[in-house]
Amino acid sequence: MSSPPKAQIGPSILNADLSSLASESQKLLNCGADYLHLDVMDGHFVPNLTFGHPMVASLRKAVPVALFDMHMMVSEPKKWIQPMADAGANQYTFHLEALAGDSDVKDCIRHVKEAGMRVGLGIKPNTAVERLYPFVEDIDCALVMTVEPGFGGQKFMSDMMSKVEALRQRYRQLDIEVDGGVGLNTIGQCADAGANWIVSGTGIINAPNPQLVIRQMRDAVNEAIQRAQLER
Ligand SMILES: O=C(CO)[C@H](O)[C@H](O)COP(=O)(O)O
Ligand SMILES: [Fe+2]
Repeated sequence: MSSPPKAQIGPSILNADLSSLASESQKLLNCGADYLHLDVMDGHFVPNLTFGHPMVASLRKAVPVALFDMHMMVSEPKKWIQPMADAGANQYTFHLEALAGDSDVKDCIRHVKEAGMRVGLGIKPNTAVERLYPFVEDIDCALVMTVEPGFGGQKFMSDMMSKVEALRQRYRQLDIEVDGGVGLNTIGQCADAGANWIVSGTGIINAPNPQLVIRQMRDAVNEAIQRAQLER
């Protein structure tokens, strides 16, 4: 019998003190984070600008082991695949909306795999979940945005949970990631809908006890996974 998806909690460092990124990242890992979610924004795909592969390469030197989940909010996702792989990225999640047609998406997926990374494919709030279906067999993780991408600290969009439910009903083994406004007050909705890769920025970074928040998020996801297993 295939094993159920695993609960993975990945803080987004977007709102961390980027002048001390390595120590902030290590602190989050010491608090029990399963991976680091690194938000790459190019100022075109989203109206904000963050960092690129040189920063990732420096961070990888300081943080040699952790899984780096690259959230590529960029207009040309193909362009950055090899630089990010060379920099030490492990998962490369690009947006469906950044590419014109299905063949471009499949081509991008293939290049990410050839570069040795896990493939994530993301959809923005206004994109229907059905647009992911033609690609799900080829990807490792589907990202359902629960805010309009571009900034941390926004309000969670509960109406995106129907997309997570639809994916989980169709794909029992798929890693489903949620990202945007996720905190202790919204993790229950995400877990019940079937998400198992949880990105949280301000919900963890601003918490007085990030270790407790990470543990409580993971517990919520594991309890939901167990309930779903019992209901089958
Ligand atoms: O992709 C993102 C924004 O586009 C960030 O990952 C997301 O916003 C995380 O921060 P928060 O949990 O504070 O919303
Ligand atoms: Fe993100």
